[in-house]
Amino acid sequence: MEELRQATNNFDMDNTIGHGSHGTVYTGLIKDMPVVIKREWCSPQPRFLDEVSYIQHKNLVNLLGYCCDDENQSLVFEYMVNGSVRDYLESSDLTFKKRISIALDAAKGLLHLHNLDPPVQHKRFTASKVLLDANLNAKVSDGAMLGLLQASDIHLANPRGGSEETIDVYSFGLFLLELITCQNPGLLQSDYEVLQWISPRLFTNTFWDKNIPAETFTRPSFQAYLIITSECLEYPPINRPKMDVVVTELETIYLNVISENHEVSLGSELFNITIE
Ligand SMILES: Nc1ncnc2c1ncn2[C@@H]1O[C@H](COP(=O)(O)OP(=O)(O)OP(=O)(O)O)[C@@H](O)[C@H]1O
Repeated sequence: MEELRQATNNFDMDNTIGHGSHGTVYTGLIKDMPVVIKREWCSPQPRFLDEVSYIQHKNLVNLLGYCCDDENQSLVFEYMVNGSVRDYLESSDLTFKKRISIALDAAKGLLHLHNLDPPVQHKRFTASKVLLDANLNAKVSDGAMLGLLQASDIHLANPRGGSEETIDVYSFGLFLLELITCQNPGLLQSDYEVLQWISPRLFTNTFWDKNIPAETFTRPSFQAYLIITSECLEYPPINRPKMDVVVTELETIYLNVISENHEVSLGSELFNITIE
């Protein structure tokens, strides 16, 4: 704990980079390495590290250490210098290709969690849980953490398969929407509101983020992107694809975007997609 106090100048407000519902997020240097320290006000879970330290993947934000005192537990993560996709989208003109690459990275991170034995569901996947490194590679944060911090049993927190997996896929569909609209559909209260939000935009010029350079779009790729998005948002949930299918689809779209080099005029086509 002393090392963390030194790294954050005794958890000084100047070292704060964010606030989540579970606590405050600080930056600091440990042995000259920039790190992020999440100080959470939950009951300490001594076996926490044992359970999550084995979850490592290049598309998950790595947990580097853990420490708990009487009131707080501090989680040390690698520092993702470009912050969350939600914040980054506000101030960027990312190409369509780059947005797909970010989606693909995030999908691979979620797929890794779902493929664990027993499977782990993220449960609170949003654009603020996808973080970007210096090269805009994306990693999913809080992979297995939230369930473990909230529940006392990993197996109860993360049951095999079942509906929770489809909730992650639904959340991923909302994330895909946010990536190309720069708007946060997660703020909408119900699935009905999400549908009401999407439908008129799909058939007008107001759907996509105007910061996406137009020449980076091609109609087939954009249409394929909307199709996989709509599949993730399907009802009933059983109809939603598994994350391995989502990864495969996004890989195909990504390769097609690389190979297509003709321009399309945005807004000149109506996309025949229905989301039910
Ligand atoms: N490893 C990290 N590297 C860089 N920035 C980070 C890192 N982890 C978190 N952040 C920043 O801190 C903010 C808060 O993160 P946190 O995960 O605590 O909350 P949240 O996802 O915004 O909300 P909540 O957890 O309540 O749903 C993030 O939006 C991000 O900007």
